[in-house]
Amino acid sequence: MTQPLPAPEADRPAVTGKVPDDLLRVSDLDPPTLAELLDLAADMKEEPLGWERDLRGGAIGCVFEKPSTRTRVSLATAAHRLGMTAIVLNRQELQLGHGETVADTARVLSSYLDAITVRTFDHATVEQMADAATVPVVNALSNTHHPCQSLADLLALREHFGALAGMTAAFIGDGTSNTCNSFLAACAASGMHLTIAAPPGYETDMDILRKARELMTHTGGSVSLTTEPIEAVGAAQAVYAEVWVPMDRHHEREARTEHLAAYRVDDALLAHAPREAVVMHCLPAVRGQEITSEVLDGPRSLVWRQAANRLPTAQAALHTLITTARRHTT
Ligand SMILES: NC(=O)NCCC[C@H](N)C(=O)O
Repeated sequence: MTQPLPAPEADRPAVTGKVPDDLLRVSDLDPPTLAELLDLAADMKEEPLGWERDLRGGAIGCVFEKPSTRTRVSLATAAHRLGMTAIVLNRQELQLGHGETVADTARVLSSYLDAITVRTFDHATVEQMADAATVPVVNALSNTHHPCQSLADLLALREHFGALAGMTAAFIGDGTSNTCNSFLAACAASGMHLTIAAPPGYETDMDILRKARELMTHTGGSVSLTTEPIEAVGAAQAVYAEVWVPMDRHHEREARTEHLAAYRVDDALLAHAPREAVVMHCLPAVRGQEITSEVLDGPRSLVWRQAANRLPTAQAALHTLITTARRHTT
């Protein structure tokens, strides 16, 4: 039996808000545009195919200086579903790894590609890439920001709870992490109330906090800080566990494991959370360290949905950024 053809994009919803040139951090999206992007991602999740008319024949580059499972595969699959190809470029395979500047690389890649996605260490590298590129640059994770993850997190929360505004969440552990910084910005844009429980030395950057608080005065959200995980989860509808050792900090493994030992999300901690609380994690998880297997695989886990939502949110972000950029250049 032949399947009915999906509706052409002209009849489909699109993001009409203020679309940024690049997606380097969550705050590049103003709150209404972020909400529209989530709407589009929800549509793409329900009907993933039939969006390739505008971008068929295009290509994205995935410049990856760190390992990646979810981000690389979701971006590449999203590109494929939009009729594009994805070229994965590891640092050592590029002249970038042998002395060519980030700016020169960006300039040249822009003449072949419709978007450049970058996973790197210093956030300044993503900024340099975006400054020199003439196509959209998407931050596929830097040491300070992970916007692609936050889009998937918000979609998962919205699907589960229905609405984001007024929701309460707790982030447990490393308050300096890229995931924490971006989740904070996502909560700020969505009018959510976040408590970050981090040990001394792992506190969220004051400037990132200040910007989130500023936005929260408009969206109605709030952020508070504590060193006590039990206090943080007390009213939390979502409890976010974070890796103790990020992928570029293996040399700090021993110290981090010691400092963050009291920041494990397990059944004992969740006994202090509301009955409805769900558990989040960006993955990869170290089972038995920052989260137990019982929790990760248990009925409160939203983790697999977060991971699955990387695909439709990547699809929505790429489609929106690239089609907007093309409109601006024609
Ligand atoms: N979902 C992901 O993209 N996970 C990558 C690991 C994130 C973690 N915060 C890290 O930087 O190592």
